[in-house]
Amino acid sequence: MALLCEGLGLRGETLEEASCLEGKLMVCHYYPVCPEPERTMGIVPHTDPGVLTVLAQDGVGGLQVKHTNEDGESYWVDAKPVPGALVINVGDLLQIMSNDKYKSVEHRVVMKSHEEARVSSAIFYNPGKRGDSVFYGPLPDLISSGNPPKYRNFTMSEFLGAFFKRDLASKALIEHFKI
Ligand SMILES: O=C(O)CCC(=O)C(=O)O
Ligand SMILES: [Fe+2]
Repeated sequence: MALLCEGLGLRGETLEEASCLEGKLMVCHYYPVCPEPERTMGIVPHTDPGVLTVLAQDGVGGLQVKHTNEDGESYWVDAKPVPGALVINVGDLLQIMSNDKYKSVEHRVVMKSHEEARVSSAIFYNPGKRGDSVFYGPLPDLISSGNPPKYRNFTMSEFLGAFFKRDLASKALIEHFKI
């Protein structure tokens, strides 16, 4: 988190002070063996809604990240399992708070094996302060006349309400708060 703040030119504590390490949610996924893996999808393309995701995957593989090159062409890249390594995903909230300096990463899970089930576990980091008077949006220290806010401010209950209403596969969540 401190490195991410420094990358924005901010004090290392900024995201922690915004309670971004306080709202943790752990989710475990089990992808059963599939006789025809090429005909199905483990998880459809999506971006994670929160600030940051820390993901541990087993050795089966299947996680893919969308990469867009300089010509605007997009393709899926395997996030190959590396023993002992964790995958860190930037989520929609961090994209909003960084005013688009960091981009939430689109990813999906395809089925790679018809012999082995796959297991992964993710910890989603979200702001812990959820009161109706606590607003989130682009971090004020980043905003200037040369870098106006690209998103409006919102409470976490508004953000989570929008998340649970939308289709997982779309980028509609971030668009919903765009100015
Ligand atoms: O199982 C995985 O590797 C990815 C899971 C995922 O994208 C998620 O939980 O949001
Ligand atoms: Fe995800």
